[in-house]
Amino acid sequence: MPILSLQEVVQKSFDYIVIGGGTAGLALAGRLSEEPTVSVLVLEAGQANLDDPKIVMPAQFGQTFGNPQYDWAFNTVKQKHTNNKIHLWSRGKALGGTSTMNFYCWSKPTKTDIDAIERLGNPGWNWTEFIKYSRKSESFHLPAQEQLDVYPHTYNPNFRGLSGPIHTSLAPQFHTIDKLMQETLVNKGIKPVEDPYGGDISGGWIASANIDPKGWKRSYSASGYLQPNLHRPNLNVLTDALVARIVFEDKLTPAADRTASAVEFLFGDGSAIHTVKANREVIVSAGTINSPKVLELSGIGQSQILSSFGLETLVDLPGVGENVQEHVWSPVSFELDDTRGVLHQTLDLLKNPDTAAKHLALYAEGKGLFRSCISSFSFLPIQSCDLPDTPSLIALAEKEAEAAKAQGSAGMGEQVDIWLEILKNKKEPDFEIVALPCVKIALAPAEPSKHYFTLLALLNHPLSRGTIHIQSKDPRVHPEIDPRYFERQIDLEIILQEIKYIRSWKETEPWKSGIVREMDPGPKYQTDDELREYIRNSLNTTWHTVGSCSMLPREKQGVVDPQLKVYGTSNVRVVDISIIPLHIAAHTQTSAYAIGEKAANIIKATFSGKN
Ligand SMILES: Cc1cc2nc3c(=O)[nH]c(=O)nc-3n(C[C@H](O)[C@H](O)[C@H](O)COP(=O)(O)OP(=O)(O)OC[C@H]3O[C@@H](n4cnc5c(N)ncnc54)[C@H](O)[C@@H]3O)c2cc1C
Repeated sequence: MPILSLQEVVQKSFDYIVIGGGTAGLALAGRLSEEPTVSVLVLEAGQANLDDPKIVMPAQFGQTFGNPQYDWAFNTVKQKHTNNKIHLWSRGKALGGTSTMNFYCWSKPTKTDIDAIERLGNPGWNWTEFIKYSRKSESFHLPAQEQLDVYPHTYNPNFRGLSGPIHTSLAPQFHTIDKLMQETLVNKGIKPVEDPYGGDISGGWIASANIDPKGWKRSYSASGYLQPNLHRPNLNVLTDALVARIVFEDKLTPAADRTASAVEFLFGDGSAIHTVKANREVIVSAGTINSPKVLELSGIGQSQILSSFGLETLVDLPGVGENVQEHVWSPVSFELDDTRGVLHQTLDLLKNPDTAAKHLALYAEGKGLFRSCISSFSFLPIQSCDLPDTPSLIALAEKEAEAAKAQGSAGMGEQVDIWLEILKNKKEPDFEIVALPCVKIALAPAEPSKHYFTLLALLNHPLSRGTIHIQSKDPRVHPEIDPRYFERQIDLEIILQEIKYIRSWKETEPWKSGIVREMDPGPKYQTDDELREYIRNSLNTTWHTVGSCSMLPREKQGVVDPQLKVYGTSNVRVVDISIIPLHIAAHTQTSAYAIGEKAANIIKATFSGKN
């Protein structure tokens, strides 16, 4: 069935109600509805926005930020360690969720990071399983000869999915800056990775993008899992439906668990509460920020927090909204030398309206800058970078690990042990360098005729832990987000070393002759203390937040078990990246798809024979 009206949903019943038609939610709904005898309803707070050029046309990074038609536009509370800055946390509000606005980077975690999830007490959540489901979500398209002529892209078809709903390809533009960065890395002794989708990502590599080369459009959860399946009579979607809470039966199960019977939601701008009934399960896929909010408004969470808003605690689950972890980065930007015969085609060119119009026309012919993406990456173990400060950094890490264990929750000890193990390991990445093909985010002013690019100095495994909790009973009010950036100094120190490492490239070719000047941090920032201040002032979110509904044993502050079932309930699961208990060295969309795919199999297996 296509997208439904309110009347077709209210007081009706569906076997599965999925709260949130986002990245993982639509992957799950698409797979569950493969079984024709079950009915699936997706309740999505945003609009459909299907085929909207702002969403599907690449190279428009950040175009939908702050626009309520597309973006939740959350704000953090003031961050003490970033000079009291409030950080905007954009998240997609539409069918497709955050896959409507992400930056197309197709990146998979390390085997070690995924196996760590199993080590934390989650049998079946390991690399073998991850890669099985991740490949199921992906259709990789081989690069064209014209692309291979510019850059020798290598790949291993064994690591790629070839028939899944999400199309991935190699973006055709920007190979000049990719080449500059990757060749410099090789000359610095960093190994090129043949294909970064097999669990070993340490080194330099060119990423694929979730762009369908047929039409050069965004491939995302709505285009992959929903639109091709809208003919199914059992796949139902209601947009503009903001879920307020899950309703539970009064009677407990013999195991003393709560059973969800319905979901309450608001529709459009209205304030009336509507109800839809669940026959089998309610699945919360509202993303890392809103999934804990939905649970808390439903009476599941820390009883102290719930009672402070007059909410009855149905399941006392202290882990809800805790263990929040986020990747962060600081920009290091450069002016490129255009005088040596290399014509750099960066996104700065699109600031000129005439050039933008020309490239828009080219896009219609399948050419030009609007097929561009972010392609050049390096994930590096800090110990592989020959930095003189590494021994003192490890000493600080050991000290901070002890403090984090002492002050953290019951489950923090094991997380910290794995974190320290990875930091000390000479092969596992601790930080990431991403080449952004423009100067958009840098602080220094850009000149119109020049070409720039920015390296993001990004932290992969933060030690700081934040929180996300309701701040009102009203479902329309955003939760309070406190990532507690740099509460652990080691997080800032790792970024500091990363910036110093990038600066060390200046005597290495082709960097040496390809760069005119460093714009940010720039010559003003030289000493470690000056650079620390620069990092505090320039810090950005990577929008990869995880952990707010961590999959961990209940006594370790877990929210869901390895079947993704919320503790203390018989039929509520969480299926999105909020379940990741320890952050991974990867951008998070591939994990959201893999979680949605695996959850579908778990749920299908639970009910097999009962359809
Ligand atoms: C700007 C940006 C750039 C990014 N770039 C990349 C990238 O290049 N590569 C990469 O791998 N990752 C990237 N990410 C991260 C990645 O896209 C996300 O981690 C992933 O899409 C999250 O998937 P999810 O299913 O957990 O949540 P979402 O996709 O956010 O899904 C949650 C859904 O629930 C809906 N919802 C929320 N609350 C309610 C409610 N109460 N009632 C009904 N519906 C509700 C939301 O509207 C949304 O549709 C980026 C993220 C952002 C924000």
